[in-house]
Amino acid sequence: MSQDENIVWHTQTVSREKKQVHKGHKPVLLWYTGLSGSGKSTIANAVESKLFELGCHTYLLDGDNVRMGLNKGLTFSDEDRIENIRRISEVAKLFVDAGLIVSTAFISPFATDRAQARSIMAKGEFIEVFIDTPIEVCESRDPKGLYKKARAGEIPNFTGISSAFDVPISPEIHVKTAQQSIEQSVEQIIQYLKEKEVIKL
Ligand SMILES: Nc1ncnc2c1ncn2[C@@H]1O[C@H](COP(=O)(O)OS(=O)(=O)O)[C@@H](OP(=O)(O)O)[C@H]1O
Ligand SMILES: Nc1ncnc2c1ncn2[C@@H]1O[C@H](COP(=O)(O)OP(=O)(O)O)[C@@H](O)[C@H]1O
Repeated sequence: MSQDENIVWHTQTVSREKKQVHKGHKPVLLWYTGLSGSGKSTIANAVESKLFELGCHTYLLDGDNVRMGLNKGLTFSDEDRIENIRRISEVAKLFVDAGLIVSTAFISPFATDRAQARSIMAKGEFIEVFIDTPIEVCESRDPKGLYKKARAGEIPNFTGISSAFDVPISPEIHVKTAQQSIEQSVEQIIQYLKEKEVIKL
């Protein structure tokens, strides 16, 4: 007999509906995806600040920070990236269950893993935000100097250079940072949340 047979799901007394009324907004997951240097972290932080100002209850799971804790030790091999995203999506789901507007800012390069993250969320709760920035622009920004190192062959499996990035086919929100300012991108995302009645007007 496998151990799983002895594990039983508990229904919680404080329901999602009760939490939603308490928080004053719907819980959702804003799943940012894009190349390194595309602007995921910058935009996710700015959107979270705006939501916080509006009185929303939020939580941001951000790339490097999670790899220093929960996912310490995972590499950038395909296998470890898959595990990285699997754990992040499960943690994000818990925070959404708690009633928060959760943001995750990870490259999350593989479409199958993003689809898997979507599949564990309730309908409408997973909002894919594609931070679409051409690699030449990311490389010219190079905020951490990683592209320079990757081009010099000092970082193996670097996304966009020696590791794949599957372009999202139909993201809920498509942000083109080479054509719009950070403020315009924030406005675009906040506007979407208002239209979908995640937050009130
Ligand atoms: N090989 C390689 N490829 C891509 N990125 C690398 C690599 N090595 C280190 N870094 C730094 O790690 C950050 C990406 O981590 P993620 O957890 O978001 O990656 S992934 O979703 O598992 O693909 C990424 O952060 P962002 O620039 O914020 O995207 C980089 O700072
Ligand atoms: N229009 C823009 N939108 C987002 N970021 C921009 C824009 N123009 C310049 N940047 C800069 O690009 C960099 C993006 O870095 P970051 O947010 O860390 O990206 P990522 O988290 O995707 O690696 C930041 O230094 C940011 O200030």
